[in-house]
Amino acid sequence: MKTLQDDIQNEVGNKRMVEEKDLEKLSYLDMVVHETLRLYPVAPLLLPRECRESITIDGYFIMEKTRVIVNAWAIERDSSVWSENYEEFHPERFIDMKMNYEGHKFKSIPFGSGRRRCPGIEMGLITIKMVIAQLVHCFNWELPCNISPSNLNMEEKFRSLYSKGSTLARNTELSLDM
Ligand code: HEM
Repeated sequence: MKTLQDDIQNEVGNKRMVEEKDLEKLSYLDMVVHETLRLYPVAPLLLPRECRESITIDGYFIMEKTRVIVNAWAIERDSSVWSENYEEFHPERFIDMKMNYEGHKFKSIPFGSGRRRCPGIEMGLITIKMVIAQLVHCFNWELPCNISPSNLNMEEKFRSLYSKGSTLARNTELSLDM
């Protein structure tokens, strides 16, 4: 959080709030958002597809009309791509990685890919960045009762594909391992 606060402080100072025009200069904020979406994709299984024709990909035969579900959550935690520390929140891994979510880079696909990928990418990114930037610019955050970050349980809650819109949530029943 300190690195992000310093980044914002350097660009924006403390005489005004963060504005949308500042976002393009906040490179560490970019990395924080990429890393957050990598570890906690909002829609971990994207939206289901139906295969239009029978096809063999990588030795796997997929029959026409098969329902195909892409596990973006697993792709974004693949140790052969993200190294052995793939479970750690480490925004710096994006330092030399030019990310865009236009659907050609398959390492991290929090907005999906192809014709049916999310049409709200820009709006989604700007909204998340503005919220995070303002929260850390205006406040210092800490866990209550001297709880250390390593004791915060970040386990996710499984929600069925069709019940709650297939979005990822934190398991708040287990929020603190005390
Ligand atoms: C951080 C914010 C957001 C994330 C992570 C996100 C993620 C996604 C994902 C993963 C999909 C499925 C793509 C696929 O299966 O390939 C999707 C679809 C969609 N999203 Fe978003 N989204 C976000 C914000 C928005 C916003 C702000 C809007 C509209 C203003 C929006 C509108 C849609 C629509 C309409 C679809 C369905 C597209 C289709 O089926 O053709 N999303 N989104």
